Amino acid sequence: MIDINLPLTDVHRHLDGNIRAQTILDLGRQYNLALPATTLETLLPHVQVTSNEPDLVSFLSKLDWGVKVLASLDAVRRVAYENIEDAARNGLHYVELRFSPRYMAMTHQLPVDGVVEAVIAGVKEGCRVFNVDARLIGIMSRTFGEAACEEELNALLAHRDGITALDLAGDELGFPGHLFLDHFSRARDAGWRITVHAGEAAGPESIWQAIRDLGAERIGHGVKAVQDPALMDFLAEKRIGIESCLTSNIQTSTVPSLAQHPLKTFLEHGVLASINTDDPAVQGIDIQHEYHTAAPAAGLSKAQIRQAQINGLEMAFLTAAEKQALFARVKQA
Ligand SMILES: O=c1[nH]cnc2c1ncn2[C@@H]1O[C@H](CO)[C@@H](O)[C@H]1O
Ligand SMILES: [Zn+2]
Repeated sequence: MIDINLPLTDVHRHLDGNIRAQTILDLGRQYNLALPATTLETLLPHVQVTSNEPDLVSFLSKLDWGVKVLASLDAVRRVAYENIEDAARNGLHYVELRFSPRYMAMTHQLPVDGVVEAVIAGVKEGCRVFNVDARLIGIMSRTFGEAACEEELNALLAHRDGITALDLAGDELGFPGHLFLDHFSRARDAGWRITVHAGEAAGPESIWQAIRDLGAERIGHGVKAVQDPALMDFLAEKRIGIESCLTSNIQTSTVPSLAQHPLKTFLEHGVLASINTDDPAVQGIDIQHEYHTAAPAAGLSKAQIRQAQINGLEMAFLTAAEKQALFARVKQA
């Protein structure tokens, strides 16, 4: 189902939602931290979704153990490096990894800008060793409010050249996009690209808001767009990228079943939608599963799956020349 002559991308993947369970155990031992279990088997239910969660916020609590073991900047660098190793193992040629530095820094009061620096260093080293192309997207975790997001943004801006884009993630219903106008204005001034989690927990108005007021060129999830025909037309016409994450949307109870997932409708409507993972370690899946199992279960034809793969490259936050180079590298291999 994956076209091996085309680059395989994942443009919606949380680095801090993709910390290996084994690494959580290792770091827990290394730093003498109390974990809820001492073996991989017994730890898994605490750090991985085992059955669908009732809503987004319950799902998000599953990410907490991953960041609670980040007791040093070395630990941060390790999980960043392992993210690239995992991307390579999963056959990805290009990944956009997003992370919330304040969320990662929180438990052990690490310096937030130090976390940004450590993530950049770990990813850079991983890319060199594993021959993967990556870009980093800074996340503001909206769940902690506007002031916390400002602190997070400042830390990201301190390393602006190592960051490609800004995102807003977390509790969409509790912290709507209009609270973050100033934050995104500063991000656009810094020359960053913009993507926003919208239309996942909230409705289509949240997607309109992200595009019109925050400057989003891409939308994370955007599942609720199907409720608004004018928005569907607008997305298709303006080539706004929709970063679909099939299994994630089931596990957060955003969509009741894969058969009812709107990705197929997006593609039929000419919307620039792609297949991505979200939080692979927490979800217990990876990109191969999303292409080979989830996408067919969502009713996508082979041609639609191939289109989604092409769309992933088109919506990537790369220049036209960088996309060409990626394409050429895969063709030669
Ligand atoms: O599916 C999702 N929807 C919204 N926010 C998410 C999702 N997955 C992770 N995060 C949020 O992203 C930050 C860590 O990168 C955290 O704020 C986490 O809650
Ligand atoms: Zn996400």
